Amino acid sequence: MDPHDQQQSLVTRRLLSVKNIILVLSGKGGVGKSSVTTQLALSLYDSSPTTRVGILDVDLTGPSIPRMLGVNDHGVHQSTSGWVPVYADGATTRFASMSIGFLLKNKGDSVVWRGPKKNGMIRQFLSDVRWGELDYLIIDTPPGTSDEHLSLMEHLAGLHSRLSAVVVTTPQAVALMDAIKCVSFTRAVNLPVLGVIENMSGYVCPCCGEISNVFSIGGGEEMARKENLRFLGSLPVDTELVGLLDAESAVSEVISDNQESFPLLRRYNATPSAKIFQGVVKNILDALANVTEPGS
Ligand SMILES: Nc1ncnc2c1ncn2[C@@H]1O[C@H](COP(=O)(O)OP(=O)(O)OP(=O)(O)O)[C@@H](O)[C@H]1O
Repeated sequence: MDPHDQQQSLVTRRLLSVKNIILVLSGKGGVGKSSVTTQLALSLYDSSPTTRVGILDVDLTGPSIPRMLGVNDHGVHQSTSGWVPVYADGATTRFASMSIGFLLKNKGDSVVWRGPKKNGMIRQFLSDVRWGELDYLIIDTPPGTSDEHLSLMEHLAGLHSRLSAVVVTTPQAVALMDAIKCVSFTRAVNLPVLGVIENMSGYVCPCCGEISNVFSIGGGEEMARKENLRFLGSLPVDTELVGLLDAESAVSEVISDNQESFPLLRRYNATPSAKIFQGVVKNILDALANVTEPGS
């Protein structure tokens, strides 16, 4: 076997116990990929007491998953059977995560790597992490379509039947244009798209909970219709969500709360976004049950 096939078969063997692999894509940066990844993982985890999820953060130059999960200060350790992921739900170990952020000694360090080094890191994330049995592995990707996306498609080629993607966009025209490019990438690499999520669509008033339309809305839905893709739902701008996923103080509060195994989940479920996201998850599960090849 040549080294390339050997590497691919290592990944396939490692991930055979993962039922679904979902890539989260966006054309533009900052549209909410990492927060959608986090919300998707939390909602799926919460969908049953036995569901096991993993998040793989392949946004190598801007990893935000450790911070969003409140495990920014954690590191990864090596066992004889591979890297042990960081379990954001503590002892329950049904919520695994892996990110380059866990490997950096100084969390503020920047990662400036060329394609081959990034490719090697992604291959290691896929073949050397002890993911174990997972119902869903959600992969947070960098914006656009870059080396990281090509590496993923190459290494995951042996698991094509378990692979799908969701596309996140904001309603603004520039983001939509880039989201269309991203859809065209999925067609080029034959990656089935479960649908489109429109993020930051309207604003939830922190006082009364009413949703108002500050910017334009509906662009993501329109784009999904034009591209013949399922529209998975709209997520409004939610200040409570930002408070939970972004704020340093909220994160340390989460870490110090030892009363529950997974306080982040309880806090997330108290945000307006959690209820709205349930509809998105329902649509994603429906789409997963009917995965079709792109463009069909
Ligand atoms: N629905 C939302 N309501 C409020 N804030 C949001 C929402 N979605 C995302 N954000 C905030 O917007 C910022 C960017 O989100 P996020 O990091 O998820 O985007 P991204 O697309 O992953 O960015 P990057 O391109 O840098 O990887 C974060 O501060 C996040 O908390």
